[in-house]
Amino acid sequence: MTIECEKITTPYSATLNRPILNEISCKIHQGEFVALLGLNGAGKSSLLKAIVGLVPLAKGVIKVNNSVQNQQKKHHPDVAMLFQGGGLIRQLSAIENVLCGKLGSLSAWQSLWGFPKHDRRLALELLDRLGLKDQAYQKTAYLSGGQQQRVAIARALIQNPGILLADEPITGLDVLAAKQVMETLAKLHAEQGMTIVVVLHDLSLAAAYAQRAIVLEAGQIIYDGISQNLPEIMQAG
Ligand SMILES: Nc1ncnc2c1ncn2[C@@H]1O[C@H](COP(=O)(O)OP(=O)(O)OP(=O)(O)O)[C@@H](O)[C@H]1O
Repeated sequence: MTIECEKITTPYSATLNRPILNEISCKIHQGEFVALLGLNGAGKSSLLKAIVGLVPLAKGVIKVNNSVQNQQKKHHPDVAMLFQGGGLIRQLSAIENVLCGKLGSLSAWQSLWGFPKHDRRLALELLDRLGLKDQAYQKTAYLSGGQQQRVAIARALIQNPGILLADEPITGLDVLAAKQVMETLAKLHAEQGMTIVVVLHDLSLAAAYAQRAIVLEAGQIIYDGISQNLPEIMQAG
């Protein structure tokens, strides 16, 4: 489960006077836990979206498990993305939201009959693993921010991905909920060897959970290396 970005460059943006992503090259290896950092507008979300084929490239190549990503292709089944804000359907229960992660794999006929029993069982198991068994049938609108984020993680996990891309999964959460979400990601990494790339704004959290940090500035990588001592490295600048 590797991700390779070779000199990827998005089309020129007249508003920014430059491409949003500008000659980004990096290789993320199987089982790595990588924190993606940078100021607002640096290009972090755009990079994750490019990896799942949601942002067109003017130049460069992205390969997931050696297969070239492009916008025409259906997104790679090994990669799941957690979008900023979670993107849950608030009127639906936690389990229904998790099952939504399976919609892409059902045929039109299957979707008319509802989700198969084994998918419902799997969704419940995932919620249980993430500490949300008691909330499975509650509307997500009534869950706390941290619980909602964990439902979003369960929805990504039901696709059984090898790579999880998480865009700011703890933004807006209190310290305790943020820690729970980060611990959940750390557990997936440690127990399942999942490759995780997570956008964070907190250098010390990045240092605590990720082994590697990639820092973007104005669409370019300005640091790619160990995440320990990141606050000091960034200060030394
Ligand atoms: N579809 C788009 N069209 C035009 N400009 C865009 C588009 N998407 C993003 N941008 C611009 O590209 C730049 C990078 O955006 P991006 O969301 O990738 O940054 P980010 O590092 O994730 O920021 P944040 O930390 O605020 O989420 C920003 O200046 C943004 O305004």
